[in-house]
Amino acid sequence: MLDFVPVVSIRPFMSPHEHSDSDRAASAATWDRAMSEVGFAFITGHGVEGETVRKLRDGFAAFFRREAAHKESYRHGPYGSPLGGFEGLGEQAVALSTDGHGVLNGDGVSQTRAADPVESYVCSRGEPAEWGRSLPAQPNEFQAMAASYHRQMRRVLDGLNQISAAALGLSCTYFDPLFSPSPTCFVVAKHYPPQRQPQGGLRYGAHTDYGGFTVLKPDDSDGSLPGSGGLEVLLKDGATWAPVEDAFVVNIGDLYEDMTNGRWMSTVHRVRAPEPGTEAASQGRLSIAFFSGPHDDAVVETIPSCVDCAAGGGGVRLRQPITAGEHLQRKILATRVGATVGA
Ligand SMILES: O=C(O)CCC(=O)C(=O)O
Ligand SMILES: [Fe+2]
Repeated sequence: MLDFVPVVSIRPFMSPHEHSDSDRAASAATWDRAMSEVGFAFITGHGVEGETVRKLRDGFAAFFRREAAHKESYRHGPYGSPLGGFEGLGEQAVALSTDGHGVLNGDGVSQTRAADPVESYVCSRGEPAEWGRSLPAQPNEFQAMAASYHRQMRRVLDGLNQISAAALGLSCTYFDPLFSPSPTCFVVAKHYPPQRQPQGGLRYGAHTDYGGFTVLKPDDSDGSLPGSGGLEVLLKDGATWAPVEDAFVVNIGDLYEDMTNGRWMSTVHRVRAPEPGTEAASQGRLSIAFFSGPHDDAVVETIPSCVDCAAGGGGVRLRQPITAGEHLQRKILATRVGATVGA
């Protein structure tokens, strides 16, 4: 069993003309192992411009520094609505979304299910070209950069679907119908304010992601200072939490675990809070996630060749077919603080 988050180059799929079939086979084999044994990987060769990431981060940081009234003016309705928008502190408890995906053992189960100390901004779903028309515009602080970032992430998503198809022995267009006419994709920034009170514990509860691939840019400070906390991944032994440092990190969500009948893992992860009194505790933390998944009406069902795989359900289909939109709404609703869970 791998006991760390592996690094995979997706370059042979992003720049196919510069690479041979054997380069692609080697990358796909590493990807298969990463997704089967950890459910997380660092990716290189993704082609995303460092400058875009830096400017987007600065823009989101500026937005979260603004006064409450400015942030509130970008609240566009309930969390999870296609319009996206701002969500304030104390409104979600992500650990409430756990539903049998991933494994939760050890200290994972003893976590409180209290609200996470996080505020967030969800960029509107849909193509950036629509953001200013049918959907409310994003705040000026990051509007242009978010659109550019979204377009670059869409390319990365194509590369991830291709490496995945190769890893599973499927045709390179296998996933296309699920993502056509357009995938469900959105950029989300999460801001964890400085911890003024001695607090410790978690900044974001243990959970699995809901849909397809998440491409995450954690905070630069994750794991860099003693006691600084940050993103942690629960390994297959169900007891060890491996830290994830600054990089693009990709993980699969529940729908890919279901499609592969458990061959690939939708892995439990959380954000550990810094140790009380440390320098890290006096600083905020900002992460940027690109969540992707099949379009809302796509029916997600087990890939036929995965039904019999020994690493998964071993001949039994573990999940019933479900539309991607219904699954996503069910998970999002479960996280609402004060809402009736399972209603
Ligand atoms: O803030 C982070 O680094 C991770 C957040 C996360 O896991 C999520 O948004 O699903
Ligand atoms: Fe997550």
